[in-house]
Amino acid sequence: MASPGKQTSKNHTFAQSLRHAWSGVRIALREERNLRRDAAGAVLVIIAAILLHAQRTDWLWLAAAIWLVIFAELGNTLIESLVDFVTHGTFSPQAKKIKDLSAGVVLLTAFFAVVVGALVFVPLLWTCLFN
Ligand SMILES: Nc1ncnc2c1ncn2[C@@H]1O[C@H](COP(=O)(O)OP(=O)(O)OP(=O)(O)O)[C@@H](O)[C@H]1O
Repeated sequence: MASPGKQTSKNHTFAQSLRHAWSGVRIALREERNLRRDAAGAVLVIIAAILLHAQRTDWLWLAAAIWLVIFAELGNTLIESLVDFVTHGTFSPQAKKIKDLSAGVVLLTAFFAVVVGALVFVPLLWTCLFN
């Protein structure tokens, strides 16, 4: 049987699965500067939405945009780690293609978040400044 820190068998309880999943999120936050930047951006967006009295629909769009960006960034981290695990840091055109495709997904998701942010915050700021 493997020692507790070197488990390779399936998780036996929900608590065990949760512990390992949460450990994955903590690793990503510790090692990925981009993810920390996205999380900080999400906090700022939430504070701005509270201050500008965002409505229910605004919150839904903002939540979707924030969640998509964080999801894409986590997926990108996963793919980068897999590629590094397979290539051991050796240059490979296929590895470059996979990593660049993955980064492209993050870029498009970030673009969506910027559009959502503009559509939500411009009217809110307008109301706040001119009403
Ligand atoms: N093994 C490899 N073979 C070929 N190109 C690679 C390899 N590893 C990384 N690259 C190239 O270097 C770029 C940056 O690598 P990597 O994604 O690991 O760094 P990063 O700074 O974590 O990226 P990101 O800013 O997207 O999180 C990749 O997008 C890819 O173009």
